[in-house]
Amino acid sequence: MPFSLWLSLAAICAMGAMSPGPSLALVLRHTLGGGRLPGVTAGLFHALGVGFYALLTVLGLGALMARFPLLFQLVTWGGAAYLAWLGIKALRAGRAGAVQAHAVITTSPQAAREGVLVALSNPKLILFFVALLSQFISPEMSVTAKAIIVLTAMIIDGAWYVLVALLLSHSRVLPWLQQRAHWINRATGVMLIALALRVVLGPLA
Ligand SMILES: NC(=[NH2+])NCCC[C@H](N)C(=O)O
Repeated sequence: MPFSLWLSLAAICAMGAMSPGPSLALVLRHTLGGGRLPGVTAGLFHALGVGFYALLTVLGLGALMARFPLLFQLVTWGGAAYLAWLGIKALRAGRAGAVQAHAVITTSPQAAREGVLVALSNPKLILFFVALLSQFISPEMSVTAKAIIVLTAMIIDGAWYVLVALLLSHSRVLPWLQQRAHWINRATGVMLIALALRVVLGPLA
């Protein structure tokens, strides 16, 4: 793969990773609820889910989805249901109020599990791979080039969310955020439910 092509791939992956959405909400929630380790764990396991989709994409997910639109629908609806459920959980945690917001403790195994699940169910991610990443792939591409694509997507996503978790868990930032945890929970709850509704109600243009 020519370096210039890789650069545009990396830029697109970085933009996808940095755009706010359910994945950012996930890392934020686990950092707030558990601190640095669960936050970083969520970011790393989320990257595994990203890698899984990237792998499917280089193996021809785009063509598969185009051939079986119903499958695509089912995957995105399943994902939407999961995001809506996470949104409801966030809203209910928010109602507990400022003081008890700290009590919403998450552990690293929980963060790991949700990291993978959010990556797999995030409709933004599915769309990203089917619509954007698949354009970098041609059937006659070498295995090395395909591996580079998968690793690039995975490493950029992982690095971004680990950075986010590290910054958010900084001793100056974390207490400030935790005091506002009820607002953050409410905002992420509304955002997750809105995204889920949007997936169910219409095409994600
Ligand atoms: N390369 C990607 N598109 N990564 C997925 C990240 C999704 C998006 N940043 C979110 O928080 O929902």
